[in-house]
Amino acid sequence: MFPEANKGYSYDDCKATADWLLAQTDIQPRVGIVCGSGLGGLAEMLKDQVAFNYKDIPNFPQSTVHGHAGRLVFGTLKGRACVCMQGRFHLYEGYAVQRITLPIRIFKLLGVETVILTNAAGGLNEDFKVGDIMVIKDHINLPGFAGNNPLVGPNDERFGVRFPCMSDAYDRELQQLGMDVGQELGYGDFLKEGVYCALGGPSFETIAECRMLHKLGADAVGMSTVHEVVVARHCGMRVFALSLITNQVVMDYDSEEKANHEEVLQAGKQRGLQMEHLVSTMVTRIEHNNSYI
Ligand SMILES: O=P(O)(O)O[C@H]1O[C@H](CO)[C@@H](O)[C@H]1O
Ligand code: HPA
Repeated sequence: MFPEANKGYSYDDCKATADWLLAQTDIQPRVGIVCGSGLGGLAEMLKDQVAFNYKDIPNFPQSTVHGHAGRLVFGTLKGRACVCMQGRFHLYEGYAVQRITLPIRIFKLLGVETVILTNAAGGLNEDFKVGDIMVIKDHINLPGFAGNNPLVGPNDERFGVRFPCMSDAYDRELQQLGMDVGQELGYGDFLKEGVYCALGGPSFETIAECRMLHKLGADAVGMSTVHEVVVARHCGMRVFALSLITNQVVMDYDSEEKANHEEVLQAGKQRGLQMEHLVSTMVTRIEHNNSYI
């Protein structure tokens, strides 16, 4: 079905990679973090780091996108054991969707219970500004509509059921915690909630596409995250996700604005520290509240 380099991975393949990693670190992470474009600074906050380049990890794809370092970092964040993907994989890099989500299954086999994802996204909601942080409350998986869902193929019940529910994809308690922590940190002016829509990329959206996505109920648009969320939920991990609004999408034919990746990375530099602070504080709160972990 897929060329060999793009095949989906079996339970045993995932287990072999997880065991390979566990043999080289004493850190047993309960929280797994995926860093979006230009948002990899979070990995640098981890203490007692044990880091692996993706190219050295059996079965791992390679990062090919600027702003995605390509390292898996184990460590502790305010005393809590974490594993952090400093860079993710995207459909447009040419990998099969089953392959770009492999690290999420490896998170599961490492013992991760909660997955925190960040991404850079274009703002569709007129009330959003560049620099806003959006707590994701739901998603629209457009590649999934076209059959490009990471769970396509034989289902291994050791990961999860054939037909997983997605109406509770984003954990409501964690969303509330995220909003509360954001308010406490003084981020109220730029903290939003909304629906994230993923497209395949790598071309940015046309004006007509942006207008359509907005009408469909999406608040932000990007090219990632939803595949990872589907796989995380399939295998029973809880999910919390944040979008950094790095640009306003173009919805007007008179506009001279043009979306570009440099602008996306630049916005990450400007708001990166606050994103890192929000995520690290969340991690601490998850630890302190047994109802969350
Ligand atoms: O979703 P992340 O990985 O943050 O990256 C976002 O930024 C890139 C476009 O600038 C796209 O890959 C889009 O998905
Ligand atoms: N569209 C799609 N992906 C993105 C955008 C965008 O406007 N900004 C950052 N990632």
